[in-house]
Amino acid sequence: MAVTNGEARRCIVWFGRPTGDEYESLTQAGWYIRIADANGQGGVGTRSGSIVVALADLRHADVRSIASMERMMGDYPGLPWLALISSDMPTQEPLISRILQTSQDFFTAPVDLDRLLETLVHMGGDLPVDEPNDSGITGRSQAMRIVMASIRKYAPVDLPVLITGETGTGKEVAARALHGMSTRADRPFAAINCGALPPNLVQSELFGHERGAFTGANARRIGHFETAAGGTVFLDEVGDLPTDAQTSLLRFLQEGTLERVGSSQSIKLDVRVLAATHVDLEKAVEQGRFREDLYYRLNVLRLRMPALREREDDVVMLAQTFLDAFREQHHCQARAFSNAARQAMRHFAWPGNVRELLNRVQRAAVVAEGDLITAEDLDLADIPAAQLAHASLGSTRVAAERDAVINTLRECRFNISECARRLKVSRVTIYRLCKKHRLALEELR
Ligand SMILES: Nc1ncnc2c1ncn2[C@@H]1O[C@H](COP(=O)(O)OP(=O)(O)OP(=O)(O)O)[C@@H](O)[C@H]1O
Repeated sequence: MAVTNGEARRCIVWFGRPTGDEYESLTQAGWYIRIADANGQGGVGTRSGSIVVALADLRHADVRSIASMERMMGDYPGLPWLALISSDMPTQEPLISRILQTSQDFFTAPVDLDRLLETLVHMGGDLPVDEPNDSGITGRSQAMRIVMASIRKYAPVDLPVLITGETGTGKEVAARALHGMSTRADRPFAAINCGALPPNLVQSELFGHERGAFTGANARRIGHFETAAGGTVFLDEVGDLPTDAQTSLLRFLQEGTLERVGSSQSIKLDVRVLAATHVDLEKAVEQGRFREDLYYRLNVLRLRMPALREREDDVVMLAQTFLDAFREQHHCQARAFSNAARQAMRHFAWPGNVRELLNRVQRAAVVAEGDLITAEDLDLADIPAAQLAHASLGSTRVAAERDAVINTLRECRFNISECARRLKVSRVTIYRLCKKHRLALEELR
């Protein structure tokens, strides 16, 4: 894709020509319109970091330029496309029908400008663009913007972060981003799944052992903490740590020292600890399975990874990212997703979250026979009602608002005035939001 400098960041690349009304409404709403010629040499040509929507305006186009637009859609499968047609166009005609199928939506002249603006907003264009995202985290939904804002704040601080969220939501991805955006980025990152370690070996795996410490310990072994010296240790499923390892971890967090199994010598170490759980750690504390003092040490900063059904706006972008990555490694005809596939992905509840999406896309890429992956290829053609995500845009906004209040309250240690200042609302609004979302301050602490 050609990259040019100096353009606005929300851009419609218009293959054709907008009417005066269309041009005025869209530019007033903050869109930069770049008129493009489907038969020209320029390609799509956008500034990197822009939000770009391509618009195939078929109203006055001849067959040659419609065919060029179709080719362009194939060349830029990751780009969201809209189509404009006139009311007398033969939409069953194969060329036009293919364009409509590949487009996320289409409009018949005279264009309903409110609906067009709303559609553009839904495609991600209403939101300000952040600085380029090199965190490895794909997503620009409101829910993920909140996550990214927290990651940017937490990364440079050397405190533990407790990352919560359902399975497959990207907790490890977030931990890697925290490490990658910290001053420790060029030091090691060690990810350990505490649930996968045999209980009798956890201490030795994490903190190492001396020769002869136990039967079979034939040589000294350095544990994950020491291997990650100067860097970050990510303890996934931290709730599965046996009691003795919990005690050693607490000591490390309090004193910055550890002892290898079979040694009484304290080793001082600089390692940042990130931890994740998909179970309710508070409940584990209540039930006496997890040390309360350790819970408070780990839970200094908290990051909640939203379920994929709460970030409906990210699903198609993630799917395209996974498909592009798959295409780099394997021969695969499919370049993008049919309209029905996009709809099905947006409406599915994704119980396995991003991991399930990744698996379905890879499988679909293997079985798909055409240029476009269909809902059938994704095995999402007939989704039972029970597996549909009920999160409408409205409920997603409500969830994002709730998250913003909870996170900010925690960040400013439940100081209502500070929270109000950071969210740029009054104190009364914070109390009203707590009431609206049934947030009992006492329980959040
Ligand atoms: N926002 C994202 N952008 C790109 N890839 C993602 C994103 N979130 C998750 N993934 C991918 O989804 C898969 C699952 O992510 P990850 O392992 O981080 O989830 P998790 O929450 O730690 O899962 P578990 O609870 O099972 O440990 C990985 O392949 C990861 O690369």
